[in-house]
Amino acid sequence: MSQSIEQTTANLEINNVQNNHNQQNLITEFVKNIKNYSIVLARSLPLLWETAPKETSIIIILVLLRSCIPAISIAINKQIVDGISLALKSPESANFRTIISLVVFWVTAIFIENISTPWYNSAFINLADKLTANINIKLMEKADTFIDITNFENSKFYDELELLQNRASAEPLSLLQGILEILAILITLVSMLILLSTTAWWIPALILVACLPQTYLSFKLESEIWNKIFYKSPQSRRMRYYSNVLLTDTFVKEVRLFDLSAFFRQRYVAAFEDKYQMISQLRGKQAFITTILGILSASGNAFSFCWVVLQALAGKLTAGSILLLIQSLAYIQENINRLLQSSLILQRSTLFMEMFFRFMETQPSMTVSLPSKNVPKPLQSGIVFDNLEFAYPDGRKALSGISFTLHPGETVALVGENGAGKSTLVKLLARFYDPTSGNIYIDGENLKELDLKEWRKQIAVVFQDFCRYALTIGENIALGDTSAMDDLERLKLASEKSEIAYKIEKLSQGYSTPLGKQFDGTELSGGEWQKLAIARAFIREDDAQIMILDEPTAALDPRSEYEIFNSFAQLVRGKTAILVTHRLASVRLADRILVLKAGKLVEVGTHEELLQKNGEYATLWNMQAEQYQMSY
Ligand SMILES: Nc1ncnc2c1ncn2[C@@H]1O[C@H](COP(=O)(O)OP(=O)(O)OP(=O)(O)O)[C@@H](O)[C@H]1O
Repeated sequence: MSQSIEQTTANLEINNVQNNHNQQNLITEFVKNIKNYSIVLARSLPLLWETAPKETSIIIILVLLRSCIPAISIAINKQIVDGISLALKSPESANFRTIISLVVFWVTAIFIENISTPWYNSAFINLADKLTANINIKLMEKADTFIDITNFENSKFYDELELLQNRASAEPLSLLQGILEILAILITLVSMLILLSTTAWWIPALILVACLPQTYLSFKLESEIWNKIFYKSPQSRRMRYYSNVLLTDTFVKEVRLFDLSAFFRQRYVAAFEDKYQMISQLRGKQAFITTILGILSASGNAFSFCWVVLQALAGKLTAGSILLLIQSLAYIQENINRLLQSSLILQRSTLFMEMFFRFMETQPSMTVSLPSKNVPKPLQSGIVFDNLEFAYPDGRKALSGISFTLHPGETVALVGENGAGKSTLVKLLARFYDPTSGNIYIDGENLKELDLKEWRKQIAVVFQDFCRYALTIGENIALGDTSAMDDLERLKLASEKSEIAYKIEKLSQGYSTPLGKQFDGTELSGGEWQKLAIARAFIREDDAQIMILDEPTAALDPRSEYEIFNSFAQLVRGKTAILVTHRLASVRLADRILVLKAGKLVEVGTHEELLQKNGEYATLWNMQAEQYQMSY
């Protein structure tokens, strides 16, 4: 028995320690959260100022002015009512001049409030629009500092970026709304406090303190809902993906052909239901806690109201003071409710801004060693791939033990089966990634130490997954070298080399023809788009020392392919070139052929040498020869 008492005492002590610990945790968390939000807000305000100083000044002045109006008009009301009471009791001692001046003041206050409203709204909307644009510009500028593409392949990073971009038009507006509302409410509450300081200063203080737990806990729960469920849950990401499949043109053909709409809608609904279950639990918890704490907050108000009535019954208050107290109580209660609403709005947008500032501080995974070295031009000894190993950020190994030298002026063809690592090698040469081990040397200089922007100017690449810009034909070509944007001669030359000039000349708007469905432009065939992408690479031939075509002819007909390769052969004369292709008939124009297999370099030689060797290349060649009944 004594043992169980000891045990109970010990348990009680443990419980006490735990309770103290929990309370400490709650307080630490509260302080931490408040600190966090204050930091985010302190960083957001200069952003407003930087975005639009004129609108910000107008808004701040008007908020300050308008928020004092309730307290001023209540004070005037009190004076008017007391003045009128006195005039009714003893007309001889009435001061009608003061009453008239007060009425004029009151009317002026109402006029100020009404006249300022349209100006306030217009400044608010202008500021919100400018803020949205500024945040988007900052996101684009920041994204440009990620010189590699690793971050864009990291789902967490990409997801946050997408969310920032999607919410950039809504959240800054809420941030502004939240900040201004809370500023206005606090000014109103403080002015009420000042107003009541002679009669009952403790009323606003009591009501404010009574509502703080409710505000804080709603705030905290909303943060949980927002953070865990709206933004970051896998269900939300899946929902976005499923709706994208059905609502964007990327998937439109297969969705119709395979009748996939119901399938993706079901997936969407399942993800939503999963998410909704979690949200409704949290919302229920939020409603319960808010109700309990709402009772506390309302009790503060009820107590104050009873006090006013008792004081009035005891004859301790003038008619004006009763009016002042009752009006103040109504205002305070209304503002406290608004405070709760606004703090929720502000809390969401603060989380958005927190995410935005975190994104702005993200360090690129690849850096350029400074001071960077000049890119050797023209190439003397060539490009050395020294024992390259590469695994993608997800751990998938794509290349191993790759060593070879690309001599200046040499054209090499990279061949190999799907997934052999050909495009990966091109990506490493463009320094979209750094090798996991091993190095690439350009005339003896490590690629990592070269000026990366300059290096990329030296390379003209047509990627397998080239881009189709919703711009004009001329702009689509000139993106390869923006200095050629208005140079029709250069545009024509590049399009002749890529076998697209004949098509452009047939169009009534020629090089000014807008392309792409987004802005009602003309649509081209897959092969024509590909030729434009090739023209884009060809237009930078004057500057680029290295030409790379990564599977450039997949969508081309045999005649175009033959002509483009002829053009390529002429174009790359004297330049260093890499040609990645599955069409082995084309690789014969290369000086050397490199055969990749499962990430390894398995054969190197000329077409004839490799056929004689009768290895991997010969197998691939014979398979294609059989298929196309080629004779050689
Ligand atoms: N972004 C990526 N993240 C992870 N793995 C990747 C990525 N890109 C390619 N891989 C993997 O790396 C390997 C090599 O791919 P790569 O695109 O270099 O092959 P390839 O020889 O160009 O193929 P293809 O002839 O089909 O274009 C493949 O196994 C592929 O799955």
